Amino acid sequence: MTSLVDETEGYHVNSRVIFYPLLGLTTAIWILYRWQQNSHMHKLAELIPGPAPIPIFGNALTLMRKDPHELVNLALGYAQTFGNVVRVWLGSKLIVFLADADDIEIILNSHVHIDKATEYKFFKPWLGEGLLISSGPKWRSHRKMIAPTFHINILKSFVGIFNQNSNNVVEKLKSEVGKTFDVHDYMSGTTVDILLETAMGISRKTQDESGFDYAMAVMKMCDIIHQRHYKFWMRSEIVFKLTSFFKQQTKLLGIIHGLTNKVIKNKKETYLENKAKGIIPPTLEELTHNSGEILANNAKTLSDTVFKGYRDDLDFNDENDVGEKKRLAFLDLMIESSQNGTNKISDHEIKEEVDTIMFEGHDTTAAGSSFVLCLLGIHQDVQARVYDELYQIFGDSDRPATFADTLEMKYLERVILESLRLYPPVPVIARKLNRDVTISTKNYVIPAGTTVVIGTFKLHRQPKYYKDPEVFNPDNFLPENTQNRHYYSYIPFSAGPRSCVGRKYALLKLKILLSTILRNFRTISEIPEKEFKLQGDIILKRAEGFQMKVEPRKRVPTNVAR
Ligand code: HEM
Repeated sequence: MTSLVDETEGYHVNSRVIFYPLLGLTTAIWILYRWQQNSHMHKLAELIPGPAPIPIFGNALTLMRKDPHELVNLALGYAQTFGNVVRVWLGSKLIVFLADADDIEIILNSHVHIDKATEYKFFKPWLGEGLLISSGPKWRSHRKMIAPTFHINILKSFVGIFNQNSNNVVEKLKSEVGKTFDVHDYMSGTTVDILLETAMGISRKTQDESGFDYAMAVMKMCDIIHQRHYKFWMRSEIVFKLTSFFKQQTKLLGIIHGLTNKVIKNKKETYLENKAKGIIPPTLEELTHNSGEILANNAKTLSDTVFKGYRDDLDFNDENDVGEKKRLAFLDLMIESSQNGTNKISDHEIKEEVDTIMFEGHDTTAAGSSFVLCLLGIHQDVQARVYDELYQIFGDSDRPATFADTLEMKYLERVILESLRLYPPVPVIARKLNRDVTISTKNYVIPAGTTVVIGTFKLHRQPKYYKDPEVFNPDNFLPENTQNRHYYSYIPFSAGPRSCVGRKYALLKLKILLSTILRNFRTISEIPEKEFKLQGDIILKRAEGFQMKVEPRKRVPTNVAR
């Protein structure tokens, strides 16, 4: 009997130990939930359509279980069900997806909503406060300084580098003839080589092992950051630091920053030595503002017209073209302008900007060029037209492309623009709102504190803007088809004040790289577009890799060859 009473008392004590903390926790969760429900953000968010959230977690549990490919399908499914404005809760974090050009214009065209979303913080250990993630006065002053380094005159001086590296990749591709291979590996490698040379002035001839290690480290760092975006548990700094990825990241950043610091130090020393000898390189001003032969109006490219609607700071003074001048890498230009007092920028900040250009210029163009080559491998009729245009320009010669040639590659340009429409390398752009914003769709008010995600991929496939939007059709970019289209319905390079500073660089490089490959090979792709497994990363890729084949091209027009 006694033992029975004792046991019951023990039971009561135990249940109290569990009951009260549980009651406390439940009450705290309930209060938090009620507080959330009554908050300004919640009240406004409730008016926006989206999947039903569950208390505390919101929709996080649904998203957590998805791999990058499933995330693409989930996001597209939400758009199908809820429309062009979709609200999702990740715990207490509100995310609003936009896919209508009028709404997107309100965000991107603004000089107020320019702050990047917190998701960009994973780049911080690598890129610091570089252009991609900085905000406020720092971003403004650096943007003002860096945009002119992408002036058309500077880009023209890179044509030789683009040609040389394109020929290198053609040589390498010869070993793949007849095999199925992932072309992205090649596009990635050549893109890093080109960037090393144009951003830092390190050529294959001058680069030692450190150049190769750097290239590998850049590629691996991109991979780690991608993983942190879709593996939710790796988003927490504490958890991330416990993983082997963190150790790997520390090592990779040692390599990347080690090289950037070394190059900046050497370049600065050389600059000062030369200055002491009276050798002063041309200033950015001289390179970009001397008037000489005027670039004729008909020498404007198609993309100059396509992107004119959201005029940014990349369109200045292109008429004052002085032809190919002494070549200076972006880094030289930054050192020069910091030393001659034109711009106040420290060595550390220069390093951040060079690292940023290396990152932004790498995966985007590698993915973009890989999509073009695969699409042409599927659409042989389009590839034949591209080749015939190239044959008209080059005949059967092996000569390198000039800047003037690139202006003649009008059909290739349409193909590139169309590929970027269907498969935009940056499939989403995210901003953090610092104040409430009323958008055009149903006058919804998106509350301050929301992360706005602009779905470029979805926007580019809206029947409202494109006839047969899912069909690959370069004629979507014929002048008569672009002139009445909403400017913000095509934003592969984003738009407005925070648009891609490397847009002209990317298009020029893509034209030279792709034309060189296509003059030498016919690409063949056996996987149709509807079987592409798209991967929802920061950069859009194919989960199965960019599988294709190449065969040597007969240097005759295709209408003769067939
Ligand atoms: C096909 C190639 C490219 C595409 C599709 C692309 C796309 C974009 C997009 C969408 C943004 C805005 C990102 C955001 O707001 O989150 C951006 C920003 C940027 N891009 Fe690109 N990019 C490409 C190539 C390049 C290249 C080659 C460079 C440099 C060599 C570059 C440098 C930058 C920089 C520095 C920014 C940040 C600009 C700022 O915030 O002021 N990009 N790019």
